[in-house]
Amino acid sequence: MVAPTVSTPDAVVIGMGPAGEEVAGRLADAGWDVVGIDERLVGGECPYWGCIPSKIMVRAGNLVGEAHRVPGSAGISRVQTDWRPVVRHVRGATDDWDDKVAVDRFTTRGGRFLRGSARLTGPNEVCVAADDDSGRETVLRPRRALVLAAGTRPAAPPVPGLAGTPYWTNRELVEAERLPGSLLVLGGGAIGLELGQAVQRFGCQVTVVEAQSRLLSREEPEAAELLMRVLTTEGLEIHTGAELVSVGYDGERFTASCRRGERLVAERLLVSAGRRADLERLGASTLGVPADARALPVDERMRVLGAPGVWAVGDITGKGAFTHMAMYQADVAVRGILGRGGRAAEYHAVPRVTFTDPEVGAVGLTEAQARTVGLPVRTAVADLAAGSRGFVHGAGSDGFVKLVAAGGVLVGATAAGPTGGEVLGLLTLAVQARVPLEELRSTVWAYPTFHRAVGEALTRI
Ligand SMILES: Cc1cc2nc3c(=O)[nH]c(=O)nc-3n(C[C@H](O)[C@H](O)[C@H](O)COP(=O)(O)OP(=O)(O)OC[C@H]3O[C@@H](n4cnc5c(N)ncnc54)[C@H](O)[C@@H]3O)c2cc1C
Ligand SMILES: NC(=O)c1ccc[n+]([C@@H]2O[C@H](COP(=O)([O-])OP(=O)(O)OC[C@H]3O[C@@H](n4cnc5c(N)ncnc54)[C@H](O)[C@@H]3O)[C@@H](O)[C@H]2O)c1
Repeated sequence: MVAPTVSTPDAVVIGMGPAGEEVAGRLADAGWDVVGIDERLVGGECPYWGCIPSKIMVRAGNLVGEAHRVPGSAGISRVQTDWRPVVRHVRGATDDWDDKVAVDRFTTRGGRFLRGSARLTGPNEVCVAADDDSGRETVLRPRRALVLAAGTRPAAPPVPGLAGTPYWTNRELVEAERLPGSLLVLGGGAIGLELGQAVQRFGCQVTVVEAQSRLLSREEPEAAELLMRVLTTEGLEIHTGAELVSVGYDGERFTASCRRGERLVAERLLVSAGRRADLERLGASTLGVPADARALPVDERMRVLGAPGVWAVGDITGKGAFTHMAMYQADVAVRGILGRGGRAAEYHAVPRVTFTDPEVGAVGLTEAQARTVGLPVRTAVADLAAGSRGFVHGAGSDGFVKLVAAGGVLVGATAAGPTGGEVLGLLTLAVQARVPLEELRSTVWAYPTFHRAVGEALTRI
């Protein structure tokens, strides 16, 4: 057995996704001796299997969707789809899943990179197993900061039979060179709907199975109704409130049975049923984190509760699994670690965008969430298609703006539509800065824009 190498850098960062890479790079910029560790690729889920490749697919699907809107508005169109340019774009964007550029970006800032699987072996000790068969181990005892940014991985629900099948997660779908003829999507959340709609537009027959009574169950019910209508019109088969009781694979086809009796068959199965932090594998119990915790408990400065000298950032904190939250938290942590002060983390205006067509952008509380916390809620909805811009736009203008107000300010809002994610920008600012409703009502909204629906909704709230 080879004796482990022992090192005592200033800081150790476990996980080099958007959150960890930002923290490690900025501490290195500050002249610290930083070791960044990742068992996969520097950059994490977002650039290689998440945001970027999925949005490349969504963009390609949107081009196809838009081309189908030409008849009736601008003549005739004939679209012959081809998935190969999409595959090429994804491979180019990910450098064929090679992170050399990202590793160099970090090391040229002065950081040290270690590829391997890290595990906490004490309150301030990390053991890293090399990613080869050498059995080599490195023990790191950071002198000033330990940062946990190990993200999440796809969760497979405990459906009988599922574990034994060659199902796909977002990773296999993103890496696939060819689309299957049919795809069963388990989970009608962000991943399932974005990717499901994109591949359906390329001729893959998609069936979505969602356990909750509606799609995007954490967002407003109006968003679920809108997507249900648009996606089924595009040909997706959607089963909500569906409980799977078994999944099988015969070497060619997946078969899924629902308790209600539906029997669904497809060439491939995508599991997009949420993600989980693997705290046990990380050894989080050495920090006193309960075995059944789903996320690392942190304070408003991203310090892990009860673990002095340890910070956590990104998806692993359970505060919103989005790249923009990972970057936001990384900034709070870096300022704290370097003693630079500034504002602590706050979560009253977390924005999120589901990049379906129409996009569903939302910020802050939904109406149901606001009522649950006892706020005296007022709401208003304005339809996009009924407005001047919707009339001009014609096909593809489905959407709405919903405002949730309490105490004279907006506490939440949803902007769904062709540019829902962009309209969300002004709503995010209004919720973040607690702009008085009176101020918002006296704002002049440019004509004819989709965002004028915000002004219209404000007249009714
Ligand atoms: C299909 C898909 C689409 C998405 N689209 C969007 C989007 O449009 N917008 C958006 O904001 N967000 C999107 N997300 C979410 C976004 O990817 C994540 O929120 C973001 O990557 C989280 O960053 P992170 O640094 O916390 O974790 P990750 O990106 O998961 O990085 C964690 C890193 O830690 C490493 N690691 C884990 N455990 C260990 C260990 N024990 N030892 C060593 N290394 C370890 C992993 O290999 C990984 O590289 C999407 C996600 C998916 C899956
Ligand atoms: N545009 C974006 O920002 C974006 C895009 C993709 C992913 N993400 C992030 O990644 C996370 C993971 O995405 P996701 O879509 O896997 O998770 P999700 O939590 O958004 O949706 C998962 C869905 O699967 C359903 N589900 C769970 N178990 C099920 C079962 N046994 N049968 C049927 N349905 C079941 C859930 O009810 C839920 O609706 C998201 O929460 C989000 O934070 C963000």
